[in-house]
Amino acid sequence: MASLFRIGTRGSPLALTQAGMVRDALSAAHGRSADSFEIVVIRTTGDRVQDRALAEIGGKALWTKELDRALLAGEVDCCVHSLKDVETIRPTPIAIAATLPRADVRDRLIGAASIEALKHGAVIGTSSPRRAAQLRAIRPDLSIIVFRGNVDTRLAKVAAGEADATLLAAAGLDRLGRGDVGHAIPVETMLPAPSQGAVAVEVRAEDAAARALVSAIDCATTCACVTAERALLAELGADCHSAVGALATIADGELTLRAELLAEDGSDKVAGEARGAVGDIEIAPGLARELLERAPASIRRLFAAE
Ligand SMILES: NCc1[nH]cc(CCC(=O)O)c1CC(=O)O
Repeated sequence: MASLFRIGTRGSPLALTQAGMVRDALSAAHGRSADSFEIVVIRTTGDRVQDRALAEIGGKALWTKELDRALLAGEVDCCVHSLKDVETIRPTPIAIAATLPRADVRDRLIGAASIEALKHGAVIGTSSPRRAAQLRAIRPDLSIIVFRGNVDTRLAKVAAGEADATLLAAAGLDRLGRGDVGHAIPVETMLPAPSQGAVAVEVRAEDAAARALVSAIDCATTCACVTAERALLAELGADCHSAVGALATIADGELTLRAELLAEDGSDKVAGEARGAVGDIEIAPGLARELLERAPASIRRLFAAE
């Protein structure tokens, strides 16, 4: 395949960085020059609407819809996404062909050295139901305000005093060269969003050539972990309103999946974990059902599966 390979992406600085990572990985894997790949920026509804919480205005499809359309129309050969922003159930003609090696999965707190160090009643800017609920489970005195916009916008809002602190994914900060910003929160304190830190490349399912080209850069370990985390979400019937943390890790050939569901205000929480062989597809839905069974009504009512 000697022709130009077009890589679709959103236009935010983080999205462009991630698309560049995919281009560099493809060019290295196939010994092709970087200019045999073209990065094509596609504007999404999510990029235009910056002032309301994602959950309020239509959910994750705001980011994917226009990229899906461009992919299916043949305007691009693949699309690069932060996997945590991609809906659990994808249109059948679209397939994930690769996930890059996962970055730091943790959240970082910007504005204080730790959650305990936040002053009483501190105002935290976030639009993530998970981060809001996890914070309030630990510190019910905190108030949460809606924060959107790209990483730099959010950092600028904290610097300007619009909030005392915010939380951002370490992966995004690191990729933007802001590894020095904020303090990492241990996953034992804040379980990350399912797929946090993972970049995925989607292709048209029927495009065998694109699939073969892109699959060369797939990280099998990352793929196994995010597949389990996304299978948990699918079984839960979770959407972007649900406060769900999930993290799969692999050690000695065994996969451990940890997950937690929280009430919106953090007043209730149910957590658990499951272990099994890598590729055992029953672990994740099994854990999802167990958590829903154990969950109080305040949590269970937030999930479509019930
Ligand atoms: N929802 C926005 C989003 N999507 C992916 C990342 C960071 C990169 C990643 O998690 O892979 C971010 C920013 C953030 O949550 O701080």
